[in-house]
Amino acid sequence: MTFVLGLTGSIGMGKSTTANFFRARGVPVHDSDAAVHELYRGRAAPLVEAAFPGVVVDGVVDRERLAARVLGDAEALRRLEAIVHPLVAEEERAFLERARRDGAQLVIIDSPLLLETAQDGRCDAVLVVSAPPEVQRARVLSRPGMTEERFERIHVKQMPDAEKRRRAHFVVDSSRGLDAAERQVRDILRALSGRPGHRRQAEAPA
Ligand SMILES: CC(C)(COP(=O)(O)OP(=O)(O)OC[C@H]1O[C@@H](n2cnc3c(N)ncnc32)[C@H](O)[C@@H]1O)[C@@H](O)C(=O)NCCC(=O)NCCS
Ligand SMILES: Nc1ncnc2c1ncn2[C@@H]1O[C@H](COP(=O)(O)OP(=O)(O)OP(=O)(O)O)[C@@H](O)[C@H]1O
Repeated sequence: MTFVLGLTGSIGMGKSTTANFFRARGVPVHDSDAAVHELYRGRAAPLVEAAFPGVVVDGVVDRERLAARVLGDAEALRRLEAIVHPLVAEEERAFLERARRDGAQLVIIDSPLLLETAQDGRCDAVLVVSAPPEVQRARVLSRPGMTEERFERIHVKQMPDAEKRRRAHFVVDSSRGLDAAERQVRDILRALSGRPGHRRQAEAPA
């Protein structure tokens, strides 16, 4: 049986970094943000262009142009999500089928909207990556092209971090450095070892 661990966290909390610690230990990871980026270079491009004319350049969705059209416009973002989320869900299903066929003991679904879109119903346990708000803000604002306004527009679309942590079986605090986060990942793997396939049996580490 394959144990499916959902990994989530709000913007800039350290999902990708934490997912990489699992990857480095041989755990297969499905990364929803990366899947979206790949889809924008391929089969999603004509669909997104039809809904938001002018956002595709040389056959590829220009994420800056698209962000300008959907962030801050709730109806537009909903339309975009209605195009993109079913395609991501398809890729995720194919990933899980492959993992089960290959006999993987543990896999990670890394998705920023795991709880917002009730994907956690398809997971055996949920890991939330978290950091204090000032750390999150500083990390996100240090990204090229990011502004306070853009950060706020994304932030308000996400479930509050405290609520995410409340729903988690495991929490990784990414504000204590890379070594500390790697140790937390090791502890989670230890807690899960011997339990693959047992739904909802993971416990938060002490
Ligand atoms: C708005 C877009 C164009 C901005 O692109 P950009 O390259 O700047 O960001 P990227 O895709 O890498 O996402 C970064 C982070 O933004 C946040 N975010 C992205 N989409 C959403 C959303 N629909 N709702 C809330 N937060 C979101 C997440 O924390 C994510 O980790 C892009 O995020 C997008 O197309 N979003 C809609 C698709 C979606 O819902 N993706 C989320 C995972 S399926
Ligand atoms: N444990 C950690 N210790 C120190 N810095 C970290 C840690 N985890 C993440 N970071 C830093 O925080 C920033 C955001 O991390 P990361 O890209 O992993 O977040 P994310 O949640 O995947 O972001 P997004 O929501 O945009 O997809 C990066 O600069 C990364 O180096």
